[in-house]
Amino acid sequence: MAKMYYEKDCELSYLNGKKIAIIGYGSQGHAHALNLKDSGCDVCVGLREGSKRWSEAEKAGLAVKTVPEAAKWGDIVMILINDEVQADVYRKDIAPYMTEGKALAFAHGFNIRYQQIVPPAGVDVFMAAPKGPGHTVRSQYVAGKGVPCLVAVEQNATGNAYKIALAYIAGIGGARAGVMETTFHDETETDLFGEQAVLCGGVVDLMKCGFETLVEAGYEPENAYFECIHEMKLIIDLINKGGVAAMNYSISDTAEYGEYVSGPRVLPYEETKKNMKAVLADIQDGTFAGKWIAENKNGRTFFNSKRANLAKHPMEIVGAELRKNMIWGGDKDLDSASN
Ligand SMILES: NC(=O)C1=CN([C@@H]2O[C@H](COP(=O)(O)OP(=O)(O)OC[C@H]3O[C@@H](n4cnc5c(N)ncnc54)[C@H](OP(=O)(O)O)[C@@H]3O)[C@@H](O)[C@H]2O)C=CC1
Ligand SMILES: CC(=O)[C@](C)(O)C(=O)O
Ligand SMILES: [Mg+2]
Ligand SMILES: [Mg+2]
Repeated sequence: MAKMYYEKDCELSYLNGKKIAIIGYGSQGHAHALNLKDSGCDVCVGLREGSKRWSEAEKAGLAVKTVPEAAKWGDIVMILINDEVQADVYRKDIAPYMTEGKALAFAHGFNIRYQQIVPPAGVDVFMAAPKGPGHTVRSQYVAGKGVPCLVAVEQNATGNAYKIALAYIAGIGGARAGVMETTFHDETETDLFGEQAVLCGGVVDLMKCGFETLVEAGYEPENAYFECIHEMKLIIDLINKGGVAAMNYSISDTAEYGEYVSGPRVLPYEETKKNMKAVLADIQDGTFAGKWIAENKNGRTFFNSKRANLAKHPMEIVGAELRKNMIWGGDKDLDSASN
């Protein structure tokens, strides 16, 4: 069984007197910075000069510095910028300030696991990895809940790295939901696998395929959107609350029967598992990481063309239109730091 921690196992006091620099103010950055501030911690945000998020962070009541200033100021330096730029920014703007006794922190292990960043021996290196999107890390915290987190320590130079990491996770609300102890190695591989095979890659292709099947058969795109995309979250919320049993309790027996007879038809189990194992193997042997690093060196042509094509897909266009008219305003509050 994995070792789990909850609020009672975390002592927020390990952050007393510690200055926490949050580098980046995107999905995770805004959530960590605001949650820690609301938990009473001494926080500042590090951004590049000219960043459009500078005034947004200040408006939310946070002190903002340039990345090197923040790295110099912080006792704990949490890197929440894109994985693919972390190594360059670290070398130039952060490494010079990682003096003995400080802590370097991550929300995902990519750069440590694939040796893009090699921290000096005298610093603690820990991970506080929420198992959920940053905007949800913030909204759950505000609602008095939290997103489960993984904790890992790569270097325990001070001897207190676990205590500090657990305090940090309590500060962002993760210990309200549960913290699982792991390693940078395992977090990186499971996180990449989950997002590629199931959460993002798998789910988006499943919804897109369902949407296209209905539209190609002549049904209205609005109907296909409600059925295959909007309702996905409503169904998943039930599983999130009470497992598949809660979903099956709430759906009709007709739906449950369909689940058993048609699920295996659309997702041929053994073949899909074989494909998933191949995806996992590419993550484990560094093939995926190498491709992603190369894609960034080569101007992201594949990535950008995929993103542009998706934006033109009818499921995105009809969805945006429908969400606009939903009474809670659909997309408009997604990027607000007050989420
Ligand atoms: N997205 C998520 O929910 C999750 C992410 N993670 C991990 O968290 C980390 C952050 O990801 P995420 O929150 O998605 O990132 P985002 O893309 O949402 O935010 C990136 C931030 O980094 C800044 N940034 C980008 N490039 C530079 C640069 N060259 N110099 C300085 N600042 C830069 C951006 O600044 P600017 O505002 O100037 O553009 C922005 O504030 C990653 O390690 C990711 O794997 C882990 C769990 C979930
Ligand atoms: C939101 C999250 O957990 C992901 C999918 O792993 C990520 O954004 O990298
Ligand atoms: Mg993840
Ligand atoms: Mg991830």
